[in-house]
Amino acid sequence: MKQIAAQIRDVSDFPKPGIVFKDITPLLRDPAAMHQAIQSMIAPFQDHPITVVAGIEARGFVFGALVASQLRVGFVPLRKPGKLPYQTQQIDYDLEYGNASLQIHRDAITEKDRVLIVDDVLATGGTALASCQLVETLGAEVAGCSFLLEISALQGRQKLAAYTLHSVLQYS
Ligand SMILES: O=P(O)(O)OC[C@H]1O[C@H](OP(=O)(O)OP(=O)(O)O)[C@H](O)[C@@H]1O
Ligand SMILES: Nc1ncnc2[nH]cnc12
Repeated sequence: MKQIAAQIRDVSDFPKPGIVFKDITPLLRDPAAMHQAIQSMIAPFQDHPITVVAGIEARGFVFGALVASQLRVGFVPLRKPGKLPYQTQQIDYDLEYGNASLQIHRDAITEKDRVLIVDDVLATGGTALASCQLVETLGAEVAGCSFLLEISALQGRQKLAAYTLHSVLQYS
């Protein structure tokens, strides 16, 4: 864990004053630490019957695609509006520093799927909750959510009490 944590840096006042941004780009540059990070993200879900991973734009794409590859399942992108070309389903939600929307292709997931939601950061939990609800509107079951890191003080975990959550690193 120390090797992973050493590659995440705090950047103050980004993207707005008062926010301490957890910058994961040094971790992406370190293959050994990334390997550890992905193994740690999938560890509790190894024996779950997951059929697909859904990753949240943009940083969740990097972690989600690697998690999907390790679990030998497919990957579905949850994207910001206007990026997906086919028929989409949309959900609107609040962020730590603003508000946002996510879209999914309507045919990307079916009611037979058990979905693992993957992202880099769990902060207020708004993004992850919206992602779970978006997947559920297509009839699928959320098997769990896996994050690289959790900012515990923002209490995202409470918002997601109905779901199985895992984070590799916890920050106050
Ligand atoms: O728990 P929450 O308060 O909802 O915040 C967590 C979300 O915020 C960040 O994404 P951001 O919207 O900054 O997008 P990015 O990955 O494109 O930088 C992060 O990657 C999560 O998706
Ligand atoms: N403080 C933070 N650092 C990085 N990503 C975030 N997403 C929401 N809050 C964040």
